[in-house]
Amino acid sequence: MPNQGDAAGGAVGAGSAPETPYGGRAAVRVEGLWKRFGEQVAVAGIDLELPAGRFIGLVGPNGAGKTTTLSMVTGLLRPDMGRVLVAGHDVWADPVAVKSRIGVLPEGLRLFERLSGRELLGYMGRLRGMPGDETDKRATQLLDVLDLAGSQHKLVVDYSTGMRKKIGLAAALLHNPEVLFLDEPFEGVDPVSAQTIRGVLERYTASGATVVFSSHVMELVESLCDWVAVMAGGRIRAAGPLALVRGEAPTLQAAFLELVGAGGRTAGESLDWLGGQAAR
Ligand SMILES: Nc1ncnc2c1ncn2[C@@H]1O[C@H](COP(=O)(O)OP(=O)(O)OP(=O)(O)O)[C@@H](O)[C@H]1O
Repeated sequence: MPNQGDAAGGAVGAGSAPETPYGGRAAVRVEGLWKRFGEQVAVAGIDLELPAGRFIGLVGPNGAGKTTTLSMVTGLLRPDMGRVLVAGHDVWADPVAVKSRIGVLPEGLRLFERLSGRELLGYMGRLRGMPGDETDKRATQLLDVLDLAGSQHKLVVDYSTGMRKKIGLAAALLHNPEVLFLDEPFEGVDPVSAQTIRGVLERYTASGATVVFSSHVMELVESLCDWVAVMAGGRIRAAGPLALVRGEAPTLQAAFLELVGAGGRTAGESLDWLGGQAAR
C-alpha cells in the first residue's frame, strides 16, 4: 500500500503538466499544503499528485480535511503554506489560467436562487466568455441529459437538493473543463439521479478529462474510481491506484477503516444505557 511520499521535486513551469510517479500527466500537484483555523490544523502539510484522465476519489472520515483541501486546490481558500498546480498552472499565482480549466461543485453550493435553471446556465456561459449560441446548445443538452429539461424555467430556489446538485454540475461542466472537482456530489441525491450523474461523469472521464470527488461512501468510490487518496487528521494516509490502496483488504471500506485506525472501534459498553432492556 503506497504511503504518501514526497511529491517528485523540481519547479514546474506554468503550463507544463508534470509526470506522476504512476506515469502520465498530473492533473493536480499539491506541494506542502497547510491550513490552520486558530488552534485547529485542518490540513497538515500534504503532498499529492493526481493523475490526469482518472476518476479520483478523495475519501476520509468527518473532519479529515477533504473540503479544506478541495477549497485550497480550487482557489476558494488561501493556504497558509504550500503550492497547488492544476494542469501545470499555479492556482494562486495564475488564477485565471486555472479557473478557465476547472469546474467546481463545492460543498454548500451557493447558486443564484432567483434565476431559473436555464437562466443560470446562460449566465454562467456569459461569465465564462462563451458565445451565446454555444451556451444555449450545451445548456439544452445538459438539461436534457440531467433530466432537468422539464424544470428548466423553474427558479433555482424552488429546486430540490438533488436538482440543485444537478444544475450545479451542469454549470460546472458547461465550459468543458479539463478537471472537475466535486465535493460530495451524491449527497442527498436519489438513486435515479445518482445514476444519471454517474453516467455523465463516466462519459466525461472516458474522453480523457479528470474528476476529483470527495465522498464518505466507500462502495461508491470503489465502483466509480480507479484512483483514490485517503485522508485522515489533515494528512494523506495513502494514495494511488484503487487496487494498490485496497491491497489485501476485501473491500475499500475495510482498507479505509484500517488506514484511519477505526477498525476496532465499537460502541462497546460505553452505551450500556441504550436500548429496550436497559434502565430508563
Ligand atoms: N472555517 C473553519 N473554521 C474553523 N475550523 C474549520 C473551518 N473549516 C474547517 N474547519 C475544521 O477543519 C477540520 C477539517 O474540516 P473539513 O471540513 O475540511 O473536513 P472534511 O474531511 O471535509 O469533513 P466532512 O467529511 O465532515 O465534511 C475540521 O476539524 C473542521 O472543524
